[in-house]
Amino acid sequence: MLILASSSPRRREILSKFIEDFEVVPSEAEERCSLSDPVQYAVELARRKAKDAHGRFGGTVIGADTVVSINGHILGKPKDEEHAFRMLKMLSGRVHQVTTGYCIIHSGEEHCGSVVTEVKFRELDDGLIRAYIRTGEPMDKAGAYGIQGKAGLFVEWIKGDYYNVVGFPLEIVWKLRELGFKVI
Ligand SMILES: Cc1cn([C@H]2C[C@H](O)[C@@H](COP(=O)(O)OP(=O)(O)OP(=O)(O)O)O2)c(=O)[nH]c1=O
Repeated sequence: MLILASSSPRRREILSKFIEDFEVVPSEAEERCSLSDPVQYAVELARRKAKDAHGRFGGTVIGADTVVSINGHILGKPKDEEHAFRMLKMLSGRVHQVTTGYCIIHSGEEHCGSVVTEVKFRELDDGLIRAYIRTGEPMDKAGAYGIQGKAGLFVEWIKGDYYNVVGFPLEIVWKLRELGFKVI
């Protein structure tokens, strides 16, 4: 049995485009981590999520974690609206990285990796940032935005896998295929 260890509806939706049969379980792993490198941080959290679910249910388990970073500085999920405002101000007019770490535990082995997508935001004025925050969209998302929603408007360009920004790089699907799962 294939298990997605995630409470993110976006991850479930992306995986379901490619794989028919899987279960979803919310991960109970600790989400705080002292690593400061975005790749190491995202992979470590993905590994914890996968291990936690694997310990409880067995099977083949996928864990993933997405972080937004700018100049090597990690922006997690906003704690409140002011925090979201500061993050979006920081991203305005600049290029940032979205990194998703993933870990697949299969037949007792860990297959971990990470994917980075670069995103350039247009200049955002304070009124637009405030209006966006009022939609509630930023609050459960790394970097305080969702590219799949209204923040799609903020993007000048993107380099790399779009699905990675939403939280589920398609490299995971290719890895699953290598491990023998039927995709498409
Ligand atoms: C940048 C960005 C992030 N996100 C989301 C993806 C992730 O769900 C979230 C980052 O938080 P994560 O901790 O990676 O994931 P999660 O807590 O939502 O789910 P779980 O740990 O149970 O798997 O931000 C978007 O949906 N769109 C975006 O454009």
